[in-house]
Amino acid sequence: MNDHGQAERLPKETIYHHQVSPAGAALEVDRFSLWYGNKQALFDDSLDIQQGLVTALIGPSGCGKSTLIRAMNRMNDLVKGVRVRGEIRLAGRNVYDPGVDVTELRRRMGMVFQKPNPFPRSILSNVTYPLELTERPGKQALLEAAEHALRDAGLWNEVKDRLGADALSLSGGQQQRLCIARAIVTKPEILLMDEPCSALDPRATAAVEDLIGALRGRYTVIIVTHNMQQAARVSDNAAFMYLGRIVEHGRTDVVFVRPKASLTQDYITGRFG
Ligand SMILES: Nc1ncnc2c1ncn2[C@@H]1O[C@H](COP(=O)(O)OP(=O)(O)OP(=O)(O)O)[C@@H](O)[C@H]1O
Repeated sequence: MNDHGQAERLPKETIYHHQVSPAGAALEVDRFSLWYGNKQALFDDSLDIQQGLVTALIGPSGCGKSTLIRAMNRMNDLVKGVRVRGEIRLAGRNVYDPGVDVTELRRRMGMVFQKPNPFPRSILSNVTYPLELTERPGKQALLEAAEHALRDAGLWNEVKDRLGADALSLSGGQQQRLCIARAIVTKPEILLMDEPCSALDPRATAAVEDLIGALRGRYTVIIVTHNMQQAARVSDNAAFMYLGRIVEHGRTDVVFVRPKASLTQDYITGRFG
C-alpha cells in the first residue's frame, strides 16, 4: 500500500466512541499483533465487538481488515509463518489458548467469504453438513434446523420446493445466502463476513444487506467491506483501519458524518485509498 505520507498522521492511540450494547462485548481484541513471517500486518490493535450489533471493518486495500477478521476464528492458522501476540477473547477466553478446539471455535464464529463457496451437493445437505459433522441429530431435527437457517437467511421461499437440487444451480446471490444459512445453522455467537457482497450484483447485494439488518440483534455480525455506503447502511459501529492499526472505532453515524480522526475524514471523503 502506498501511504502518500499518511502514516505520520496516524493518531498515537485508537480513538473510541462506539455504541455499547447492553449485553456487553461479544469479542474482545486486546493489544493484538500479527506477523506474516517477518512482515507485521497488525499492530497492537484493541477492539470490543458489541453483542447483537453489526460492526464494519473499513479501510484501504492492504490495511489489515481481512487479516484481523481471519485472526478472530483462527483462519490464519492455515497460513505458514503466522505469529501472533496479544489476545482475542470470545466469552472471556483467549481463542489462542493452547487448549482451544479450533473446530469448535469456528462453529461458534461462522464465516462467510467473498465468493460464495457452496459444496457441490444438494441445497439441503449444504445447510445440514455442519450439524452432521458435530451434533449428528436425527433426520427430522436436521430438516427443522435447515428450514430455520434457510428462513433466517431469507432463502427458504426460493428453495423450499427444490431442496434436493444441486446448490451450484442457484444464482450467485442465492448461493451466498445459502452460505450464510450454512454459517448460522450451528447458531454461532458471531458471524464473520469478509466482503460478502463483492461478487454479487446490486440486487443480490441488497438482499444480503437486508439479511444483515434482519440478523441484527440476534447475532453479532462483523463485516469487512470496501463499500462505504454499504458500511454506512448496515453497521452500528465502524472501525477504520490504516497500516495495520485501528485508527478509530466509533458509532457508524458519527464515523461517516463527523469522524474524530482527520485520517478517517480524509478516507471517507475519498482523499486517499
Ligand atoms: N498470506 C500472506 N502472506 C504475507 N503477507 C500477507 C498475507 N496476507 C496478507 N498479507 C499482507 O498483510 C497486509 C494486510 O493484508 P489484508 O489482506 O489483511 O488487508 P485488507 O485490508 O483486507 O486488504 P483488501 O481490502 O485488499 O482485501 C498486506 O500488506 C498484505 O500484503
